[in-house]
Amino acid sequence: MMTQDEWINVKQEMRGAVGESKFTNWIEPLVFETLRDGVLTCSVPTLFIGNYVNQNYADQIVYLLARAGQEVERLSFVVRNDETAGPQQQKQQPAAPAAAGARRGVAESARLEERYTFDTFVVGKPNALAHAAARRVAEGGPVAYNPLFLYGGNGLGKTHLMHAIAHDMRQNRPELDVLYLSADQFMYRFVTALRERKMMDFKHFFRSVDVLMVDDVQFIAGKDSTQEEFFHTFNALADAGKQIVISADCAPGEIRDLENRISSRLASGLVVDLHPTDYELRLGILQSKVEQYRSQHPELVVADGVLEFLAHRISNNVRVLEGSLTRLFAFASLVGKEINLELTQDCLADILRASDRKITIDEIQRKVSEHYNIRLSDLIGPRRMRSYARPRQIAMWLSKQLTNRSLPEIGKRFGGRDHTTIMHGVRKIDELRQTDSAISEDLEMLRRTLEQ
Ligand SMILES: Nc1ncnc2c1ncn2[C@@H]1O[C@H](COP(=O)(O)OP(=O)(O)OP(=O)(O)O)[C@@H](O)[C@H]1O
Repeated sequence: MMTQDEWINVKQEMRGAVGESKFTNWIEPLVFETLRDGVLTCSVPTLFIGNYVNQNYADQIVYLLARAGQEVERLSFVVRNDETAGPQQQKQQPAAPAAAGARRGVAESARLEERYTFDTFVVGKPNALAHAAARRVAEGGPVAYNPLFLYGGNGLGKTHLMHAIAHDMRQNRPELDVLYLSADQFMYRFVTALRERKMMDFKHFFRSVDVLMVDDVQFIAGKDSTQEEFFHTFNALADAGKQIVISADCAPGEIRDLENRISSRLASGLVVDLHPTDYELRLGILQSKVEQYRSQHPELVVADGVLEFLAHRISNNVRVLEGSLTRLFAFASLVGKEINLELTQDCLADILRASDRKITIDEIQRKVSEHYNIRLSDLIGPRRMRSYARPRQIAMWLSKQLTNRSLPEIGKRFGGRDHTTIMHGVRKIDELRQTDSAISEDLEMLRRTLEQ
C-alpha cells in the first residue's frame, strides 16, 4: 500500500536529484496509479515519456521507493487520457495532439515544393557530390552518412535537394515518418511548446520521426535554448540510428555563434559543399527550365544563342537565373514575340547590369595582401615562408571560388605557377578551413568584403 503523499515525496526527492528542467520534462508528468506485486504503475501523457523514464530513472526511483519502505521491483506505465487521469494530474496538457501527430508522414512536415524533385535537379560538376549523397540518403539502407550536411551559397539548390529527398522517400518508402522543416520553424515550435508548456509533446514529436531534415540551420546560431534543444533532439535521433539531413549557408565550423559541440556533431557525418555554378551547369539549368516551360507552352520560341548569353552573363545564383527566365517568358508571351538576344537585353537590362559586377583575381590578391599586411609582390612572388605561402593559398582558393577562371588561368596570375600548384593550394585551404577556425573566419570575412 502506498499513499499519494508518499509518491509526492519520492517525486520531490527526484526533483533534487535530476534538476528542475529534467524534473519538469520527465518526472512531474508521472501520476501514481497502483502498486501491486512489486510493480508500480504510473500513468503518463505519452508512452515515450514512460520509456524514457524506464531507461533513465527507473533505478533511482526504485531506490527512493525502497528507502521510503516500499518494495518495488519495476515500473510500468500506462498512457492516460483526460478521463483516466489520476487524482493528482498536474497541469499537463493532454497528450492527444502529439500522439495523433506522431505518425504523420512527410505530408505533415513543412510544405514541400512539388517541383523540387530529383528529376528536375540538373546535375553538373559543382553539385554532383551533393546530388549523389542526397540520392544515397533518399535510397536508405544502412545509415552511412549521418548526418548529411549540405552547404553552399544562396540559391545553389540546398532546399531543392532536401525536398527531393523527402519526395523520394514519400514515394518509395511511405512507411517512414519524414519531417522536413526550416530551422526557424524548429525554433518557432520550440518557443511555442515552452510558452504553452507542451515540452513533452514537442520532445515526443521530434524524437519519434524516422528522418529529420532541418534547412538553414545557421538560423539557430546564437539562440541559446533553441540550440540546446536542437542538440538534444539531434543526439537522440542519431543515437537511435535515425537519418538526419541538415543544410546551411556555410560549413559547420564556419557558422558564427554556433556552439562547438553542435558544429562538431554536425560535421560528424558527411559534409558536402554545393559549389557556385559554372557555365555548363547554368546552361544545363536554363535548357531544362525552357524545356519544362515549353511542355506547357509549345508556342514559346527561344532564338539560338540566348541561353548561352544568359549562362555567360548571369551570376552563380540559380534563383536569379530562374527569375530572369520567368521574366523573359512573361514578356515574350505579352508581346507575342520570340525570345531573341535583343529582347533579352532589353527585358533584363537591370539584372545584366547587376551581374556585370564580377570579382577579379587582381581584386582578390589586393584584398588578401591588405588583410595579411604583406606586399602584393610577396603574395604573388616565389618566397615560400609560411607568412607568404598561406595567404597566397588563401588567395588561390578565393580565386577558384569567386571567379570563373580555370586552374591554369589562375596559375598564370600567380606568377606563372603550374595548375597543380594551384590545385594543391586550394585543397590545402579546403582541409584547413574544416579544422582551423581562424582560417575559416578569415575566408568568410574576405569573401564577404569581396562580394559587397
Ligand atoms: N541544379 C539545379 N537544377 C535545377 N534547379 C535548381 C538547381 N539548383 C537550384 N535550382 C533552383 O534554384 C532555386 C533556388 O534553389 P534553392 O532554394 O534550393 O537554393 P538554396 O541553396 O536553398 O538557397 P538559400 O540558401 O538562399 O535558401 C530553386 O527554384 C531551385 O529549384
